[in-house]
Amino acid sequence: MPDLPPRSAFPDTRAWLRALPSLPGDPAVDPGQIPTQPSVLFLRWLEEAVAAGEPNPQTTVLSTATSTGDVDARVLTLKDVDEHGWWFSGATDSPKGRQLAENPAAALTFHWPGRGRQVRVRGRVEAGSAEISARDYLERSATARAVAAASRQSEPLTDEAEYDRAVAAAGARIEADPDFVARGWQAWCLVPDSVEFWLADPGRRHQRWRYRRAAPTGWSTETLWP
Ligand SMILES: Cc1cc2nc3c(=O)[nH]c(=O)nc-3n(C[C@H](O)[C@H](O)[C@H](O)COP(=O)(O)O)c2cc1C
Repeated sequence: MPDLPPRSAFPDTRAWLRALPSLPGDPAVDPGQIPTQPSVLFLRWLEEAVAAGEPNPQTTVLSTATSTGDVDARVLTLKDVDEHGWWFSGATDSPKGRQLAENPAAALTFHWPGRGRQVRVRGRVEAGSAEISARDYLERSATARAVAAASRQSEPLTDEAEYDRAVAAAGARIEADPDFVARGWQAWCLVPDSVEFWLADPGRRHQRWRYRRAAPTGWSTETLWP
């Protein structure tokens, strides 16, 4: 945004935020032409986001909740999309891992701002097999594997040197045994019961469609008020 004056040129943060450009848009889409499977449209939009040069188009926000309804959300990396659903991974003993264990209801939110597009995937999360989780872990870089093996993720870090020692020890272990898989590394699959696509219109006549699971293998679609 090279032409926008700095925040200090505005009377307050509210005025600056309102001045920021928002919502580019794509040509309208004929809802009659959308694919019958939401994963097909999702992958098409993801490919278009990649082609448009969106930064980190494979990142998403995972929203979770505890069994008592306290909500949480964080950015994650999408690992796969297949006939089961949308895959991501992390540590079972992290807050997200504990929340998913006690309440598998979750949502993924993708935002590709350059195209003015959002996708919301809602459903229940299932833990992937040990084989799938190991494959996911082993596909990570050696450094990422060492950090994942050493980390007590989201616990307070009181001693930076302890972190460095733990990562170094995990790195040495991985070097000695390249097939080592960290205990507690988990691939999860969000099995959707609804997938919503949102497309910006500069004139604010945004388009929204929601797929809802209609039968074990089928989907119904509906247009939503923007
Ligand atoms: C771009 C980006 C990608 C990330 N990818 C992952 C990921 O794939 N898995 C993961 O566990 N954390 C990932 N993180 C870190 C999470 O946002 C979060 O800090 C961490 O998982 C701890 O979350 P929790 O305390 O809710 O469990 C990513 C963060 C960013 C900004």
